[in-house]
Amino acid sequence: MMRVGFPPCLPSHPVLVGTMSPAIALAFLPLVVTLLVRYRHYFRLLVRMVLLRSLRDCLSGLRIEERAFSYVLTHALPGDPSHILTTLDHWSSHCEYLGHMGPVKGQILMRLVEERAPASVLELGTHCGYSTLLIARALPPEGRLLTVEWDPRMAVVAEKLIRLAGFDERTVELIVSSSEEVIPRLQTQYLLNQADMVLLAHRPRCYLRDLQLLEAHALLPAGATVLADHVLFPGAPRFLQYAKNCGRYRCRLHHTGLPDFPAIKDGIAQLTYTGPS
Ligand SMILES: C[S@@+](CC[C@H](N)C(=O)[O-])C[C@H]1O[C@@H](n2cnc3c(N)ncnc32)[C@H](O)[C@@H]1O
Repeated sequence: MMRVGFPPCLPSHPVLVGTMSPAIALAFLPLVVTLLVRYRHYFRLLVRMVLLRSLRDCLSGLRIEERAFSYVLTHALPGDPSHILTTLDHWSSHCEYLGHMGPVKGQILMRLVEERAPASVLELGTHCGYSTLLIARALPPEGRLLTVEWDPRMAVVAEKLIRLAGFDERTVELIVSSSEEVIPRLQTQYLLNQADMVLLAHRPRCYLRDLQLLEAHALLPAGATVLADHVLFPGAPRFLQYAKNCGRYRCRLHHTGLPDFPAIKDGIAQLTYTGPS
């Protein structure tokens, strides 16, 4: 004889389950509310930087950097890097969050470039060219900037932005490659003997590897300045630990927040290379 019963995976007491779920949910409510309040800035960042961006990418068939460049083309003054930078800042604050360096960190970067007056600068991680314009604008006469971007589609936008701002290839050269491939070829292929200043802005988790590559290829003269963005958010703990403990750098941290999210703490590390120990 066949016995009919509940399959083991189905609840045998549906009424009990129906009354338990809201009770459990209610018990978790204070925790969920606390988390939402505490991490609200991170949720907003996630929504603006990931969810809304992906939706707009799908709808427009363009990337955010390409949409930003279209806006710059129609709203900024060609040949005026400052106006192009403020146009990008405005677009990022009022239209779509670009995730660029932004004006507060930008001020720190520009001040350091003006103070150090480096003859040669290497930037890793061009993105759409925002920090590239900041550096190029503050370079001394005859100064040279090499900027490296591994994403070819991003590099097309950056190249157009750099040229729109009025910088020629002698002043700003964009290299489309990954940092780890290009660093060993800088001296031979790009005739960059040494870099007086380096901006690490590509991937915090690659900072340590690339700093050690620069050291290994003798690309840093004594006194060179190495700047590293996003060392606190998302963070580069191994890089910071190495810079502080290896005995070859004097370190300083500039505390800032993210553009439009000042409550999310971040920082730019400033290292001064004291030479091989
Ligand atoms: C956070 S964005 C840089 C921000 C930018 N400098 C600005 O103007 O604010 C990082 C960029 O680095 C690029 N990138 C990441 N890893 C890289 C690597 N190993 N070599 C070269 N570019 C890299 C990414 O494609 C991205 O465009």
